[in-house]
Amino acid sequence: MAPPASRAVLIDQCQIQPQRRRWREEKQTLQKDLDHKLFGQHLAKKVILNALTGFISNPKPKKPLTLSLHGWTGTGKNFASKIIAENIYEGGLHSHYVHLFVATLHFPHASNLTLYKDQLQLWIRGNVSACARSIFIFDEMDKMHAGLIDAIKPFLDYYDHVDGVSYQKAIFIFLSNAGAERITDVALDFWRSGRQREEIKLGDMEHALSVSAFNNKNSGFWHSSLIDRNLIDYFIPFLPLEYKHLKMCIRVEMQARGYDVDEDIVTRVADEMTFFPKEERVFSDKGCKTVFTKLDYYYDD
Ligand SMILES: Nc1ncnc2c1ncn2[C@@H]1O[C@H](COP(=O)(O)OP(=O)(O)OP(=O)(O)O)[C@@H](O)[C@H]1O
Repeated sequence: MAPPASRAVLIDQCQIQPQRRRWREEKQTLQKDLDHKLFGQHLAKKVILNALTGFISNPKPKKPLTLSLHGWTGTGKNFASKIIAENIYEGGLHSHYVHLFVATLHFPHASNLTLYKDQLQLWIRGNVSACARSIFIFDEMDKMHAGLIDAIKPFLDYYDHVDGVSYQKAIFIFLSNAGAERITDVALDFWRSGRQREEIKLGDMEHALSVSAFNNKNSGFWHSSLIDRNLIDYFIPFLPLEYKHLKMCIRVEMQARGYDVDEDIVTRVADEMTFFPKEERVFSDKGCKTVFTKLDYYYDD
């Protein structure tokens, strides 16, 4: 991992506390982005918007904002964190102040745990020293060694300072498939009882989610002190996507490539995707993933 960029560059553009008016505008942009770009995730949209706007407009937060996004593959967890990053910093995920870690890429060998812990703590400390409102995104948390997750804990707790650095304005976003089964069970229950997915409330999910992530032996969160110390502010469920959402993803991709939307191709690509459970075939096995490569087949120019 490269060392944090020089102090002078980071401080100049770092958004310690955006002006109130500026943030009101940014809140509207964030809401518009979430409403127009993120499909089928009414709970995630609401929680992300309220959590972020509340946190950023608070001049004295007691602790960093910690969001844990859970759900099936291809449902928009990475996509949502990209939207968040783009609404806080120019350049989004490429900004100096946004740091993305992928467990299997950055921390692949359990035998190097001590080295990873030292590096990660140094990296977080260095970047927050340079910019208090740094954003750290951890993808594949369910594959992250529990010891490494606990190494992050001091930064997430209710401390004014840790070794002279305050982490209270930082934002930590954890992405994980842990709890996806539980989320799907709830979504399927609603579907089977003829209720709209938009009727699902956070209360139907959150406790079960934290418990299932905490108790899932395969999850990096398993018995992690992040959960039992209540250091995670929001567990945000991403619901499995349906056929209609895939079509929305395909249309967006067609437009992104400069093509007119051809509903015949939209239907053909969506029909190539596989769905579960076997009987009802309600939810996409891969979410919106792979629809883009399938589209290549129809546009071979
Ligand atoms: N809910 C959604 N609304 C709009 N586009 C979506 C949605 N979910 C996925 N996509 C599209 O599919 C791409 C891949 O999704 P993304 O990487 O966010 O999935 P994920 O939930 O992070 O999956 P994984 O758990 O496998 O990492 C996104 O970049 C986006 O283009």
